[in-house]
Amino acid sequence: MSSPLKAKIGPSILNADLANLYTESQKLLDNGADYLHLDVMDGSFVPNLTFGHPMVKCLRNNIKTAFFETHMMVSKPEQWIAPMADAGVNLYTFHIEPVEDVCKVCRLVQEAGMKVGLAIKPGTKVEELTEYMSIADLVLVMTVEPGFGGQSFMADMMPKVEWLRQNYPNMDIEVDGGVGPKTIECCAKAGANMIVSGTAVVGASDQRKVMDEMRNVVQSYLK
Ligand SMILES: O=C(CO)[C@@H](O)[C@H](O)COP(=O)(O)O
Ligand SMILES: [Fe+2]
Repeated sequence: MSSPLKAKIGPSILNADLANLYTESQKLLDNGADYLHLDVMDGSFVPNLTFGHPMVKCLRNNIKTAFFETHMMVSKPEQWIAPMADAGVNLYTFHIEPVEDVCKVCRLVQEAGMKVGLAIKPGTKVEELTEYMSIADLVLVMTVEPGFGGQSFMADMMPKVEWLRQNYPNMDIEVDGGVGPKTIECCAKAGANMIVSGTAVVGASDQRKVMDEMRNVVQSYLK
């Protein structure tokens, strides 16, 4: 039987011109982005600050149908569930590291009408996700230290992706950080099917070509 999973490319707009967020986002969607990956940072969980639900809501008011993922790099993910649901977020991905009761937060996210993603930093063991796999809709393996776009891809995170794919063949597995045409094969081979890519896509002269190329590589590894 063929895999029920789909290869999807979700550009991160972190390094885009945020003064023109709508135009930049619409351009990515027009060029074939499967979803938008919105990096929310609180200056506490990570040493950087981006934007929150008011901006996501404004974007949603202008972009009605695209699938929005918020990557919540925040110390208190439970605090932003209701406002992000209200802002029209589809997938709420949060880091397990600062959270005491991960299952409870997952439940609250799903009760608010969003899908839930669980993210781990490079220093977190992948086995720590095990007890939450039955409740999660997606898992995100960070391939850079969260906080900034444009960093170098950490190939030594691939064993985590391999382990997840072997044990959870039908789970959506996302990678994020330093992913582009040069590193996509490595991610695809390990078993990732949801690909976040910032600098490599946003800065490309032909965004469609870059996203098509990466999607094709990922699709070729999905059995
Ligand atoms: O979450 C993060 C960084 O913390 C990412 O989403 C990056 O912002 C992706 O950008 P590139 O590494 O692809 O430039
Ligand atoms: Fe991200």
